[in-house]
Parts: sequence; C-alpha cells; structure tokens
Amino acid sequence: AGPDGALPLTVDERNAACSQAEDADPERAIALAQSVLDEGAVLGAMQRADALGCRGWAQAWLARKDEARRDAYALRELVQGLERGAERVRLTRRAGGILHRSGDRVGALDLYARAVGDAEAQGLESERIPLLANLGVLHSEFEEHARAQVNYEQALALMERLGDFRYEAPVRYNLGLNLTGQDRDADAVPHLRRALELIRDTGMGGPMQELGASIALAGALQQTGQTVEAQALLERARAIDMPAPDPSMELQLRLIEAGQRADAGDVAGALALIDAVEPGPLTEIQQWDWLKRRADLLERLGRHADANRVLHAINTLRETYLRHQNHERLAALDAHMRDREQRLEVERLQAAADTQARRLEVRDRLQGATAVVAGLLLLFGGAVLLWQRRMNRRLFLASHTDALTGLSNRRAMTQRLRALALQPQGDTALLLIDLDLFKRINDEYGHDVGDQVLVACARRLQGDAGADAIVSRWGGEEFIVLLPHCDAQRARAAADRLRTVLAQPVPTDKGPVQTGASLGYANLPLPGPCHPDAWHASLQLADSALYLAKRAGRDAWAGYWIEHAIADWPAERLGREAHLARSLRVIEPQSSRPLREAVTLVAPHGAPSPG
Ligand SMILES: Nc1nc2c(ncn2[C@@H]2O[C@H](COP(=O)(O)OP(=O)(O)OP(=O)(O)O)[C@@H](O)[C@H]2O)c(=O)[nH]1
Repeated sequence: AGPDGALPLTVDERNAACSQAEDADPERAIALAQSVLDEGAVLGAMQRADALGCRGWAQAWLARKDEARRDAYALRELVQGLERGAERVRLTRRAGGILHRSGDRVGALDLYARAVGDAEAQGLESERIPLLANLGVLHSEFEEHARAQVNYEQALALMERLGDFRYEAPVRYNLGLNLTGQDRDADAVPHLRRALELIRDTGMGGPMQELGASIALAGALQQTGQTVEAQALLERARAIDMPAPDPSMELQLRLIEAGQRADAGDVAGALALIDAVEPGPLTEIQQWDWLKRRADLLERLGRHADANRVLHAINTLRETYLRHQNHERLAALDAHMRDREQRLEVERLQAAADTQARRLEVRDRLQGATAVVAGLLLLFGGAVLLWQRRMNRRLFLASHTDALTGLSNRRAMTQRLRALALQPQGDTALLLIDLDLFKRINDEYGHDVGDQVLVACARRLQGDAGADAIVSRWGGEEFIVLLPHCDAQRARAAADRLRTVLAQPVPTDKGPVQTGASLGYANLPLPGPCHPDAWHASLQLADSALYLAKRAGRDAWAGYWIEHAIADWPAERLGREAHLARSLRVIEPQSSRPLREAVTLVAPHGAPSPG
C-alpha cells in the first residue's frame, strides 16, 4: 500500500501486499484479500487461491477459526483443479497450515500428506522441507514425539543435501522443543542454541521468535544445571520488545521464574507468581502446565487437598483435549505416512555424508527475506509445544500412579493385564495380595498409621518381588504383583517369600505394627483362546486361591497353575467355587498350609489333569 493507505491497483499487487501484511497487520490483510475476491469472475484461479490463502491465514492469526477454516476448505477445493507444479504444492501446504492453526489437525495432516506426495512425485525436493517440518509439529501435537523427531531429522538431512537452509531455524527450534519434551534437554541445547543464533544473526523471524527460542533454550539450560546462562538468557528475553504481549510467552517466562524461586526455597513466592497468571487466554495445553505447577507447589506446601483438586481439574481438561484429537482418523493416515517415511530415512542416510561443505557455501545467500517469512510460519506452531513436552508424560504418570504408594494404579495394571492376556504362552504369574485384618490397624492406630503400613508394604513388595516384577496397588489394601516368565515353582517360591516379607512388623509413628498378608496366585493367561479380557479368569482364580488362604487362617498363600488347555473353559464361570465344583475336574490348589476347608475344584469331564 502507498503511504496514504490507498489500495494498490492490480490484483497481483494487492495479493502481494496481503501476504506482506498477513502476520503484522492481519486486519489489513483481510481487507486486501477481500478486495481481490470481490473482483469475482475476472480472477484467475491462482489469484483467487492466493487471496483465499492470505485471508484464511490472517483469520487464523486472529483466532477466527471458523472463518479461517472456511477459507482453507475453499482453497483445498480450488487447489484440486490446478495444474501440477510447485504452486499446487505450496497452496496445499498453505491450506494445511491454515487448518493446522485453526484447530483442524486431522484435516491439516491430510493436506500435508497430500502435499508431500505431490512434491515427491514432481521431484520438488525443497518443498518437502517445510512440509516435513509441519508434519513434525503436527505429530508432536498428537503426542507422537518419536515420529515428530524423525520428521525434523529428515528435514535437516534434506536441507544439508540440497543446501537449502531457509527453514533451519524453525526446524532446529522445533526439534529442540521435541527433545526437551522427551526429557533430552542436553541433546536439545545445541539445536535451540543454533536456532536462537540464526534468529538473531540473520534476522530470520521476529521478536516473538527470538523470545520463544530464548525461553526454550533457557528452560533446557535450567534443566541441565546451567542456571547462570539460563538466567542471563531470561534477562535478555525480558528486554525483548514485543509488538503485542503474548499470554503464552508471559506464561513460559513466569513458569521458569517460578521454578527458579521454588528451587531457591521460596515455594510460597513461586506459588504467588503462578497464581497471578490469568488462565483465560491460554490453550488447554498451557492450562495443564500452569495447573500442574500449581499442584506441585501446593503439594510442596503440604496443601494436599488443594493439590488434588487441581490434579482433578487437569485430568478433566486432558480428557476433553484428547477427545478432540480424533485419534482413529489419525491412525489411518499414519499408516499411509509410514511407508513414505521409511523411504525418506534411507535417502537421509545416503545423503548425509557429502553435504557439509555445500552447506557452508550457501549459508550467506540464504540470509534473506524469504527466510523471514518461512521462519514466521513455522516457529509459531512450535511455540505451543513447550508446554506440551513434559506435561503429557507427567499427566500420563499421574493418571497411572497410585498417589499414596507411588505404585502403578488399577488403571495401569488393567492395561498390563489386558496385554499379557493376549500372549499365547501363559507364563506370567498373577499374585493377588491382601493385607490381613487391616481394618484393625486403622481402628487401633488410626488411618495415618494405616497409610504408613500400606506404603511400607508397597516398598517391600517392590523390593522383594524381583527386578522384572510389575507391582501395583489394585485398591484399598490389595496389591497385584505380576511375574513375567514364571513357572509354577517360581510362583510358589515368590508367594512364600512375599508372605514372609509382609509378616515383618512395620515401624510407624506409633511404634512397630504387626502386619501380615494372604496371597492367591494363578497363571496368566489360562490356557485357552486368546482374548484381551481373559485376565478376568486368572484374577478370579487367584481370588479364589486368596479366599482359601484367608480361610486357612491368614498369613498364608494358595494358588493354581493350570498347565493344560481345558476345552470349554468358560471365563465367566470360573469365579466362584460353586461353578467350578460343578464343571471342573479335581485340581488341588497348591498352598502353604493344609487347606482343610478348601473347596475342591474340578475340570470338565475328560480333560487332562494339570497334575
Ligand atoms: N489407612 C488406609 N486404610 C484403607 C485404605 N484403603 C482401604 N483401607 C481400609 O482397609 C480396610 C480393609 O478392611 P477389610 O476389607 O474389612 O479387610 P481386613 O480388615 O484387611 O480383613 P481381611 O482382609 O479379612 O484380612 C478398610 O477398613 C478400609 O477402610 C487407605 O488408603 N488407607
């Protein structure tokens, strides 16, 4: 536009001005694009596509998601009718980018995948670089960090091979974030450092990008103990003049600062900092991180009930988020992408060797204006990932861990049981352990002491069940221990060892407390057809054995080890002895003491006895 703000004359000039303005002044970009689209029938397909792309992008920038998506879908439609060529690839990526930013991630993945295929088929190697980078960002958002890492590494290898480094800063930045997300902060540091260097030295990106990269690098440095450098970076980052305050950046700064305060012992101060955040404008992912920090600090201040409330809020948020991700659709598209990625991986290995020299040659001529735009498009997508990184793993851990004992909880154990039930070779022992007369301990010494006993028993189980054992709190005073690659003899020995260990008095605040436990075990899966729910049968059998051990006077174990497939072994009928008695031939349970009251179990007529 001229200095008087008048619209440039030609359609192409307006489109060019629109793409100049789309990030810096999106409202103006929208007006320009609209004026082009108003030309209607006289427009060429390409002019129309450029205007749609520009308007859509600007709408997405302003978070007007519906409008943005409408433009992206119209663009997608239009692109299908275009001739093959670089422009078609570029516009497909553009439509994908708009969908990506306006929240239709599955639609974006579809378009990126199409564009990659198109670029590959036409030998447009350079076009693949930003596409791989975009795919990386998308995969990270789908919590597929390993896949995302492959994308970024492929993009880097392709850059080296082609000597095209326009996208180096955003790719390294996103790869750095990805690595921090996998807790590989030391590996992330060189990439983030390089990204920041490029952003500062080549003018690639703007203040927002510099701030994002500074914060990410500071976070990684902080994690690797380089606190002085982290501090210096943050101070420099604070001085960066942002055109408009960005709540996400503010939050990052504040979270790192709170981390530093808390590390220095000022937990209440850290909490005050975090409490001052206004969560309204944050994305779900950002809200999780914010909430999780609150929960951590509340926990450290001993405000357990408040912390629990916060954790509950996180879980609710997370569930909503995951529902939106439409994982099924993603899985289908993913299978489609996997073949391509394997081929690219081979290429990458072939190409990596001879490129270092070329790389230095071309560096200089790439520090230009094109890089500025490229940096802007991608870096913004990456900035969001900083919160996602540890957050997802922490949330996963929180939802799979028992808060009192730190063991896997019932949910995590159920997943294990389902997986193990599908193994054709039933060689896992399932031990069900129930503390004896635990109610009395609570009644006599109080719940706090009861808790201490539970924690001590959990530690003993973990310490003594063996290195490959999987220990979980199944609920209340019940635990499950799984021993993979086990046989009947080892199961017996383990049951006896754990019984002995749990019979030792537990030191508590109120002196030593005498405890004990009864155990029942069975093999998993029982011989028979594979079915993910077959673990129910093993658990019921272990439960029956446990019942026998309790009946025999407690502080005892009993177990079944069924070695022969028994025809017509109905899982739903296995549970109660009455059923078993009717339909099964005699199987003497193994037990630590004579089970006078034991119910005899019988196998179906004619089936071989497990003897
Ligand atoms: N302190 C504490 N007690 C719990 C917890 N979860 C469950 N309990 C208590 O564990 C007790 C279990 O009692 P019961 O199921 O009657 O069994 P028991 O007293 O162990 O007796 P037997 O199993 O027959 O040997 C109940 O009083 C529960 O309140 C917990 O997290 N902490």
